[in-house]
Amino acid sequence: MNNAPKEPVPLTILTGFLGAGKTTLLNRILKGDHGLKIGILVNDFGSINVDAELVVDVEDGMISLANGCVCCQIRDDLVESVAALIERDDPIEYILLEASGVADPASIYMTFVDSAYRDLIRLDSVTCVVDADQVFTYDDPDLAKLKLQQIGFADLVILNKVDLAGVEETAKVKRWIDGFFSRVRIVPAVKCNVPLEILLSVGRFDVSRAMADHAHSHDHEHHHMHNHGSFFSTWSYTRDAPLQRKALERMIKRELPSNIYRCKGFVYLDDDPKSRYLLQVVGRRVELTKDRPWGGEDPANRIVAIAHKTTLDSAHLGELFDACSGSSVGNENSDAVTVATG
Ligand SMILES: Nc1nc2c(ncn2[C@@H]2O[C@H](COP(=O)(O)OP(=O)(O)OP(=O)(O)O)[C@@H](O)[C@H]2O)c(=O)[nH]1
Repeated sequence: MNNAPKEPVPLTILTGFLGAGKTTLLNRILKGDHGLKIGILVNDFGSINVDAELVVDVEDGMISLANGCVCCQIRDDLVESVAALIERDDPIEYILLEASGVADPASIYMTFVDSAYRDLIRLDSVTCVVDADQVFTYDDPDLAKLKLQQIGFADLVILNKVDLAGVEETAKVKRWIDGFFSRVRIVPAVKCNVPLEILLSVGRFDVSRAMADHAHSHDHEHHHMHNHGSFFSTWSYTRDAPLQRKALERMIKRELPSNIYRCKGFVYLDDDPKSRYLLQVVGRRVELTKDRPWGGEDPANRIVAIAHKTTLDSAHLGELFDACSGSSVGNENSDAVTVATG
């Protein structure tokens, strides 16, 4: 800790359920006119860190944490990564942490309180992105509880995707949040388009309020997800045979199991082999968009999916994607990981 700065480095945690728009928000902040040297930590629950590759214009100062959640499974990695950022020769002035979509921000906060770095980091704010379109898609009390924990610990809620949700659904989600946490500020948005001034260096985080509201989210739900790491499973697929666009689109629309909370990754399509495509599935919404040329990278499909551990059928998922390549090869390149912690 030789070069530790005297003043604690402010940290903003971006939280919110899978696919809510955290990477979208992170990119918006990074593109903004903040004038700060920002260090970035990006955490993907799956084994392929898709988000890290989607973060814009970062030459250095970004650390990618994949294959586990920073709030529980890879807490030590989180502490080491923060240490690496604040001990750089060219110290950063601000840290943005994009937590995984299954993270409980209270546990992230506790990691810093417990660690040797608690005097070197100042939690500036916790911003929670809520998907106004999909918050009620899964009628599962455990998921509702996790979403409430994320919202309850936040000091700002971005009620995102109001373009998809529409006025009535957005109002319904707002009433739902208000019903639990009347003090949290809620800002409706499309693509997380909110003023930068309410996001960085706001000094809004109030630990006693956050802890009280976080505890309140426990009071209102009877089902408790004591350990979310044993609740979710991830599946990953890496394959260098191109997929047929039409077959992929049809499969995603009609056959991808509806219990997949999130599926995303890079796709290699037969009809445009020079371009990398980005697949984004959030609940029932699907996007397949041209990302960029493969350039020097070897074209390949790299896809992850997250579902409840009891419903994720890895063999079936492998078969579904393999079938889109027009070959009947098995799924030896796909694997499922059920993450169980402590
Ligand atoms: N229509 C619409 N799409 C949005 C909006 N915000 C984000 N998206 C899309 O939603 C998908 C998920 O957005 P991300 O920013 O990757 O979400 P995330 O929270 O980082 O996802 P995970 O890290 O996997 O939990 C992407 O396809 C985005 O383009 C919005 O306001 N409106």
